[in-house]
Amino acid sequence: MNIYFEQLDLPFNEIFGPTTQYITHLAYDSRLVQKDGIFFSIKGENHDGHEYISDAVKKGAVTVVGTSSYQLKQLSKRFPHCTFLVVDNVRFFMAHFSKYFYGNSDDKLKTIGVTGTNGKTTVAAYVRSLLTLLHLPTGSIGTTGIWSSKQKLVYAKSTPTTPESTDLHHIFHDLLSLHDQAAVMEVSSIALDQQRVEGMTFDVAIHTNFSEEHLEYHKTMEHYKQSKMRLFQQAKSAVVNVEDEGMGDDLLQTFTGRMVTYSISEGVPAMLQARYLTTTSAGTAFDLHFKGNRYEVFAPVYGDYNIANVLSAIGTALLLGYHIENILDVLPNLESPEGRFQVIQGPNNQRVILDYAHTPVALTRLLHEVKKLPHNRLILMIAGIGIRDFNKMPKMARVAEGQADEIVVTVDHPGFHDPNIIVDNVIAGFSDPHHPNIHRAPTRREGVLTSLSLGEENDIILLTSGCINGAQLVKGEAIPHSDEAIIDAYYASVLLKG
Ligand SMILES: CC(=O)N[C@H]1[C@@H](OP(=O)(O)OP(=O)(O)OC[C@H]2O[C@@H](n3ccc(=O)[nH]c3=O)[C@H](O)[C@@H]2O)O[C@H](CO)[C@@H](O)[C@@H]1O[C@H](C)C(=O)N[C@@H](C)C(=O)N[C@H](CCC(=O)O)C(=O)O
Ligand SMILES: Nc1ncnc2c1ncn2[C@@H]1O[C@H](COP(=O)(O)OP(=O)(O)OP(=O)(O)O)[C@@H](O)[C@H]1O
Repeated sequence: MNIYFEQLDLPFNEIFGPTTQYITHLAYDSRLVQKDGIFFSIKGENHDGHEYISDAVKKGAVTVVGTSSYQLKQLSKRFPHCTFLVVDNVRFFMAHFSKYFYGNSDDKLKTIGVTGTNGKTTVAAYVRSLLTLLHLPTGSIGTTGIWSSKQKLVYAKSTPTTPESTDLHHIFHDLLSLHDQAAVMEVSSIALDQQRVEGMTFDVAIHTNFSEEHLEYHKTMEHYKQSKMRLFQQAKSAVVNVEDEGMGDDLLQTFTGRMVTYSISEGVPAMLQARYLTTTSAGTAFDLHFKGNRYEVFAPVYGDYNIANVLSAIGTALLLGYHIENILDVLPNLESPEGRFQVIQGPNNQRVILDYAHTPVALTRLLHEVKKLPHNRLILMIAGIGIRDFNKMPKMARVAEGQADEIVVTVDHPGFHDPNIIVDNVIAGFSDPHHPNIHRAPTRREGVLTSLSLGEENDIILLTSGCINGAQLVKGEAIPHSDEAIIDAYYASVLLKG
């Protein structure tokens, strides 16, 4: 694409070298630059991208964006074929340039941003599913990857959750080419702080909740909160959880656009209010109060917090102009994200539940919800995650103790650690580590198989912790792993024998 820098509607302070360039791709990492690229030199935690400008140009960058006037001027003498742009803020410029380069694709889609400490992945999946069911094909972007309305797409991941702006606008462009009409994305506080979504205007911004997290990055809760609040300064309308003490009030007081509020507690009035939540073996039934009417609703999801997540998806559809009756008609077909209270039906009325819960708090909440489901015995698998905090391991056992009929202790992502030491660390948290109902499994594969083999008629087998991204990290290598594939193969062999 030919770029005429002086005609760009984007502010820069100085330009050295040619004022026109033919640019084929965007990069913020010199190692990923190819012929005819533009390189954005960002100052990071460990490096300053300015150090890599020469590398980037040698690899084919024809335009470089940076902040150091002196350095860029000197480099322009060395590389006269290359354009050097001096700007105040590279990330800001990068986001706006990416949007322009990919034809402002985000403006041609309905865009929905989800922020909150918990529930972003789940809400994004519900919104994608609900809007697609309402005939608005919707893609999604977040921790579980990039999805069009039809399938998972393959991209090299630049970040765990919210992609860098160069990648983000590329994805929007691809979603449009695939005929999607909307995109829902998880917007992390870090992404907001790093201006990855700068320049976007979201049709709807969703808030789930706000509690302590990511202090290693934000340092203070106030900085964390203010980062999240930025999403709403870039949104036309908002869906707000009024039950959330962390940030609900701040939004009610400051947001001036159209707003839908939601709550699942009787004492907290909201525009969308769920009452009398009842867990059944197929999902959750509840009464929905909206605009003075009461609707009897069923959603194929489990856990009270997931009904709050469903309400936020309903609120989004309402703000996009859909009628409540049409929304509720399709709700029984709502799809859940992989690995978040994902239920797999086995033979003999056994059910396997996969859930990402990997903190003591999440495990406690999950056990509380799972136990509401009708079942005979509960078989629980917990894991120590080798690449995370070792202090958390015994705490998982403390939370699990006495909560299940059988407990299998296994390992997720051992990294460079001995898996047996990880298992020992978890088991140390039990007051009775030698209890006959505690089983050891030094790999996640063995953990899943042991748990399945303990299952009998009407049992629930709850497999927790996160084997995310389809792999186990072992000694620096990503070894492919899929709980679902192991479960499918196991039950297939059981059926064959039976
Ligand atoms: C902690 C953090 O904010 N990291 C981000 C940061 O990296 P950094 O500060 O370490 O970068 P750096 O190594 O100092 O390098 C500075 C610049 O020089 C470049 N460089 C570096 C070396 C080289 O040879 N050539 C080169 O060009 C780097 O690409 C970078 O642009 O800048 C990079 C891009 O410039 C980001 O991709 C990177 O995100 C990493 C991948 C990351 O893991 N971020 C996490 C913390 C994150 O964003 N998480 C959130 C929330 C997750 C959740 O849901 O909980 C997310 O949205 O994913
Ligand atoms: N609305 C909610 N309120 C409180 N907890 C929730 C809510 N939704 C989900 N959770 C809990 O948080 C866990 C993670 O959910 P989810 O992956 O959707 O959140 P997330 O914000 O995307 O987190 P991550 O970025 O770590 O994936 C779930 O397993 C569940 O235990």
